[in-house]
Amino acid sequence: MFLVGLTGGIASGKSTVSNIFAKLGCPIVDADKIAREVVQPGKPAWHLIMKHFGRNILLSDGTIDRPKLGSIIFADESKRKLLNSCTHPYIQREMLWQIFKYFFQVKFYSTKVSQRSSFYYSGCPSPAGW
Ligand SMILES: CC(C)(COP(=O)(O)OP(=O)(O)OC[C@H]1O[C@@H](n2cnc3c(N)ncnc32)[C@H](O)[C@@H]1O)[C@@H](O)C(=O)NCCC(=O)NCCS
Ligand SMILES: Nc1ncnc2c1ncn2[C@@H]1O[C@H](COP(=O)(O)OP(=O)(O)OP(=O)(O)O)[C@@H](O)[C@H]1O
Repeated sequence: MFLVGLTGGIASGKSTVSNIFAKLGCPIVDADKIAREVVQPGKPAWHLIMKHFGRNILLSDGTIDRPKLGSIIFADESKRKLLNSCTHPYIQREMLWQIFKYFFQVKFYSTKVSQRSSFYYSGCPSPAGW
């Protein structure tokens, strides 16, 4: 199994390339998608962001005002690093978990395929009917 990292600046084509991989049947671990999930109201990263950036970056429903937070962190490297320290441990944990799950799914599938081949070449019928 290959693990391919896809990184790049804003609007560099990450989504375009990952859509091509997805169409080829590759599982995608999407850090931007996970980053949206870990900052939902009440989650640990949301509390940390509140602590460091204050409630004025919240919308009335408690979700993060993304354009507002983006205007703060993309204009100030130290603020971007501060936001990273709030979110990245949770993003990395979820990414590792998804990679782990895909790794075992692929391993399981490969094992089934090789069992089928060996049954075929030895002329034995497969007990599972593959
Ligand atoms: C700052 C936030 C609120 C801006 O949200 P918004 O919806 O306006 O933009 P979006 O998430 O689509 O990001 C726009 C582009 O900036 C990149 N980007 C986002 N955060 C960061 C960051 N901390 N450092 C470098 N690039 C970033 C994204 O990969 C994307 O290419 C949001 O990006 C965020 O919560 N960022 C922190 C989490 C993070 O680091 N995400 C990057 C993937 S791990
Ligand atoms: N090779 C390319 N040549 C020309 N345009 C491209 C190319 N790849 C992507 N684009 C276009 O550039 C724009 C940004 O691409 P895309 O959304 O894939 O970038 P991204 O890195 O995922 O963006 P974001 O930083 O917003 O997450 C899109 O309009 C896309 O169609």
